[in-house]
Amino acid sequence: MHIWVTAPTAMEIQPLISWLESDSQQTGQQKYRFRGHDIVIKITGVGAVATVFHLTRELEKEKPDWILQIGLAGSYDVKLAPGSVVAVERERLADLGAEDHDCFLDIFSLGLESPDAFPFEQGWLVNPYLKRFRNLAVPVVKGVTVQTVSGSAATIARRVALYQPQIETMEGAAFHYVCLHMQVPFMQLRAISNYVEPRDKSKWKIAEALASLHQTLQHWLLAWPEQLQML
Ligand SMILES: O=C(O)c1cccc(C(=O)CC[C@H]2O[C@@H](n3cnc4c(=O)[nH]cnc43)[C@H](O)[C@@H]2O)c1
Repeated sequence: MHIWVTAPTAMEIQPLISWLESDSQQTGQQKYRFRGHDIVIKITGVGAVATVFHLTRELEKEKPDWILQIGLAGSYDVKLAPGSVVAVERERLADLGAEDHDCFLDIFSLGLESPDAFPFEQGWLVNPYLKRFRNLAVPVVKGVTVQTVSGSAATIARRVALYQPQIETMEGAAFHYVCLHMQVPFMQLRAISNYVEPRDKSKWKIAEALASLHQTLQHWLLAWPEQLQML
């Protein structure tokens, strides 16, 4: 199988590179042969714009069997503490729209886009490929994607009231949007580095989140593709 593993930043993917460098054969720049699979590493940048540009440019050249997006995320859910790892089932562009005084109107309520125009389903970007996993062994969650990390009580309350998200990232919806359009099976795997709350960077657990993320990822890659229903 030909698998791409992408991340917004080098920091989020470096533990995988170190592991592959010691446990597999390097076949090119950021390319590894691992237990019969080709694994390619791609760093796609922070935010939706960089993610769409880098992914689309690469997918125009070739299509892998699977693409993973890995990285950090904020948690809206008290049950998803820093260090938890999740798979994202659906995503929403939560800050694409207009402010109307204290309210936020997304592109669907503004009438700029139909909520069911492909690849949206009622405004969500849903991953149809998750059901191919026999046993995910991580919580499956609803994510929102924003270009400014939520850091005030008013913004957080507004996003919760509109979308009831469990996690927040800056790239997830862009990843789902491109993969749905390009018809490539995909999976978004995130580790919680912080609660979404009025900003307090001292509480972020980036090292712990990265350790959990890469433990789960290594476990998956060792079991791949036995844990997939090959439809
Ligand atoms: O403020 C800093 O000094 C700082 C240092 C390292 C990383 C950051 C980030 O903001 C990481 C953003 C990165 O991680 C994802 N992420 C993590 N937590 C959240 C969140 O609460 N809301 C949205 N995105 C989050 C995001 O996908 C970025 O790629 C800051």
